[in-house]
Amino acid sequence: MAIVLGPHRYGKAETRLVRVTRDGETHTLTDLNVSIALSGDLAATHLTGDNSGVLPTDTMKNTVYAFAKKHGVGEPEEFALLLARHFLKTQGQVRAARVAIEAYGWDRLGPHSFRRQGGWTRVAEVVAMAERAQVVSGVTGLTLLNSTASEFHGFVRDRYTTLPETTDRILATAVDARWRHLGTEADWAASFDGALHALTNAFVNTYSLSLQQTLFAMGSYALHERPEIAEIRLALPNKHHYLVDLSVFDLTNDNEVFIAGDRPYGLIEGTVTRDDAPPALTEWYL
Ligand SMILES: O=c1[nH]c(=O)c2[nH]c(=O)[nH]c2[nH]1
Repeated sequence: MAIVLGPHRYGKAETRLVRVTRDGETHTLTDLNVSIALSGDLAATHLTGDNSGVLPTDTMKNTVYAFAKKHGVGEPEEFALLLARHFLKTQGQVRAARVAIEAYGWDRLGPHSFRRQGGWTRVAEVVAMAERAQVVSGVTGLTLLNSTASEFHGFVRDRYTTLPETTDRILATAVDARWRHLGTEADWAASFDGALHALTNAFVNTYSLSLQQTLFAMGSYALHERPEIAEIRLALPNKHHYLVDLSVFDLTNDNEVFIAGDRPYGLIEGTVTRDDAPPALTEWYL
């Protein structure tokens, strides 16, 4: 029996970068959280402490800030591609460079004043390898609610089932989605906006018999609307809303007063793919 080192990677996680672009009096703001992970011929440092192939994670952080100054940031997918390709090209021992970015939105209040957007966060993840790169975009924390047009019935019942069937309920979720692009060239801003609108519109316009059905409708519509996307993964927590029993107060409750449940919650997860989509370059995760 031998004990061996399994898969490993390393890098600087969560480098927080705020880039102000000063276009005269009017400024623009980009607010990112950048995580870098390199893998390749890096076993020696684990096995013997030989650091000759180890680019310090501190250098990775510095590169993020230097590149933000030198090249600007642009769209998160662009910046992730720039960084990932840089580490791949300049570090011979690196075979895959992964750069994941969370982008926080700010609304303009004036030429140099902004208000942080409360809701969702845009995400981008690039893996660059010798032959090609893979771009995944996504959104997390996009909270949506339909106050009707949702039913749930016809499900399995066993001796522990107490859930009543319903033909009118609140359907709410906080969308966590990632989608894999077919290529590495796109109008990233338009692509993201289009995908976000498709997901949102599908949620709004689907008369839902289950959150599972809504998930497939959202994924399908995003693929239908965005030909540049190969595959989309969705994780949809079912943010349950429980009808309050007001009969003890001699009051009716015709789907008007709810307890917003916190936990536990149902979690519906699924992938929607084009059947002719080329395989992923490397595994990617929601
Ligand atoms: O849309 C739903 N899907 C389920 O699988 C489920 N399970 C449950 O208790 N409520 C719901 N709602």
